[in-house]
Amino acid sequence: MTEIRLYNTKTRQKERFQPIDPDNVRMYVCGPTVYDRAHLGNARPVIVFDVLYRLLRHVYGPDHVTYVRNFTDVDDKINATALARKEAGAKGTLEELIAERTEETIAWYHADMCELRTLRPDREPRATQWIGAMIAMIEDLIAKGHAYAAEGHVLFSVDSYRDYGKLSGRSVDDMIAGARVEVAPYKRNPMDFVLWKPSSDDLPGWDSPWGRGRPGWHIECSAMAYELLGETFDIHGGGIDLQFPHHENEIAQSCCAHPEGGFARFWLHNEMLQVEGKKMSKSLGNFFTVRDLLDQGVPGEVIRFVMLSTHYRKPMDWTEKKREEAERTLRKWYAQAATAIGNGAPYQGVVAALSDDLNTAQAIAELHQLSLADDATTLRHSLQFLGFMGGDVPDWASVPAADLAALAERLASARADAMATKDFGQVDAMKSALLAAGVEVRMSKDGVDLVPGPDFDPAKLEGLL
Ligand SMILES: Nc1ncnc2c1ncn2[C@@H]1O[C@H](COP(=O)(O)OP(=O)(O)OP(=O)(O)O)[C@@H](O)[C@H]1O
Ligand SMILES: [Zn+2]
Repeated sequence: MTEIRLYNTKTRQKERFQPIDPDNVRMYVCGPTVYDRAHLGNARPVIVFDVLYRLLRHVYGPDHVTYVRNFTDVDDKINATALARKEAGAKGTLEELIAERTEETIAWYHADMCELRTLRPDREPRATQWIGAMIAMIEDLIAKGHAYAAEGHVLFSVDSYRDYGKLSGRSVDDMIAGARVEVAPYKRNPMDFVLWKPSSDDLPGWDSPWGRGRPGWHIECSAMAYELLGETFDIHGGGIDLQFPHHENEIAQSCCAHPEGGFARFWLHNEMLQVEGKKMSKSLGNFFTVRDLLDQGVPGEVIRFVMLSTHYRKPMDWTEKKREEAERTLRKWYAQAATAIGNGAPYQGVVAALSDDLNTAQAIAELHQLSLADDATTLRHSLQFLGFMGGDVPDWASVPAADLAALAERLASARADAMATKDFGQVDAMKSALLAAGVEVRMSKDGVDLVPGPDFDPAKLEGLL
């Protein structure tokens, strides 16, 4: 069996991955807060963990992996967006407007992520559907002395958990010094964080032992991961921006509620997609959405390819140059892979590259080698393994067959003329232009055949048409 090695943020080293139960490998990834279109940065973890999901399915079997990614649909940002709509005159109660907003955003999210050729996780729990589980977990934490109720709030007591800060390698004192913690009179320690907070009448709320209120963000993931994956599971993922405080808090809650479990064994974090050295983020306003790019005509597969060309633990930028390069490479590979015949398997070198802490850049280097070796069948299966080229060659990358046929006819007639005039200048010029575009020219008595080769670049044909 393929040995997978993954960098575990918890131990700060690459470790051999051995699932708790190879019949059910379990992974949880923090999903989006659904109040707006996903920006390109949000797409990075989706693509990264999609590659890991595909690798796990390849190694352990598609029916032996459970991938859970949540939707955070309880959040003050969602409430604020709905409130703004209401103030702008939208019809309906605030609750209806909130539901409308989240439904719409989830549908956009699915459509956009599908364009990036990412698989839907096995379960996509919505926080609003698991409130009961969150309340039960909070009650349990209070009973075990890890949380306390105060003024309608419930807070997690960080002093009650010795390992608090271990994931991010910080002490509680460092955190207080470095973080913008919300100081509140009812907190025993300024780092104590909210498990439950009261809701005013105009905000969404649920009845609880502490009055009408709503859960804090961190408890959502702990409760849903427990309900769907159990007290211990294999992998927990998300962006590195979530390592502290979100993941630190998830660990504290889950390990205190279920000390025998130990929560996630491997913690994987993707680095940030940046814009001029800064994290792409909604709050900084330096973002563009996946949909913006798709609307500009950038194929989802090209976005996927650009993302995979940088290792997930390195920061990266989106550039026009990377887009062009990705598009050119994929066109070439698709033309080549389209000629594949029969069944095959992904190239072992590609599987090995991914098994080495998802070395997608190396996997792409391996694909270049397959392309050079003109191994169309292995190239096709390796591309599919990486999530490219689901079925036929997509329109944007397909060879314009009609164009090639027209060129073949023109070349044939130019050749007929040249036979009479003995001036082969135009024929030679056309042939060299075709060769430069990566098209193989086969001339015989019966006619002219133009065959796109591995370096075929349709853009270079434009001058000829
Ligand atoms: N620039 C980025 N690069 C890579 N991953 C990111 C980036 N920004 C957010 N993420 C990841 O996207 C996922 C969804 O996060 P979430 O919906 O909370 O984003 P957000 O907080 O609304 O975005 P923002 O940080 O722009 O406000 C998380 O796993 C998060 O780590
Ligand atoms: Zn989470």
